[in-house]
Amino acid sequence: MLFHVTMDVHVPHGCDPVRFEQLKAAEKARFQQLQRDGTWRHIWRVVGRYSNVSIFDVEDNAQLHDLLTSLPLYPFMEVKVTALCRHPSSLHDDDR
Ligand SMILES: O=C(O)CC1=CCC(=O)O1
Repeated sequence: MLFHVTMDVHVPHGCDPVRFEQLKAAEKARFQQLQRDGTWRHIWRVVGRYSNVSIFDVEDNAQLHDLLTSLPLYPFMEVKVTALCRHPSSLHDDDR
């Protein structure tokens, strides 16, 4: 199942910058592992914002929920999820 996910990252005032850099490094490592697995299919930066738009390919809603809530930066994220299905006119056979 494919999902479009928007993640807006909100860094709280007074957050320890060293701790936050550690969380960012942990987030990057987790992201790159999920990208290698094919679970986190795509990511784009939203221009001008500390925000990304991503496409996830997971078994079900519960897997996406567990994945998102286990991300190191999750406590600082506002997450919006949109379920996707294949468009009947699509020429691509990997968009399901
Ligand atoms: O930088 C972000 O938008 C948050 C994030 C998601 C994956 C990653 O490496 O950083």
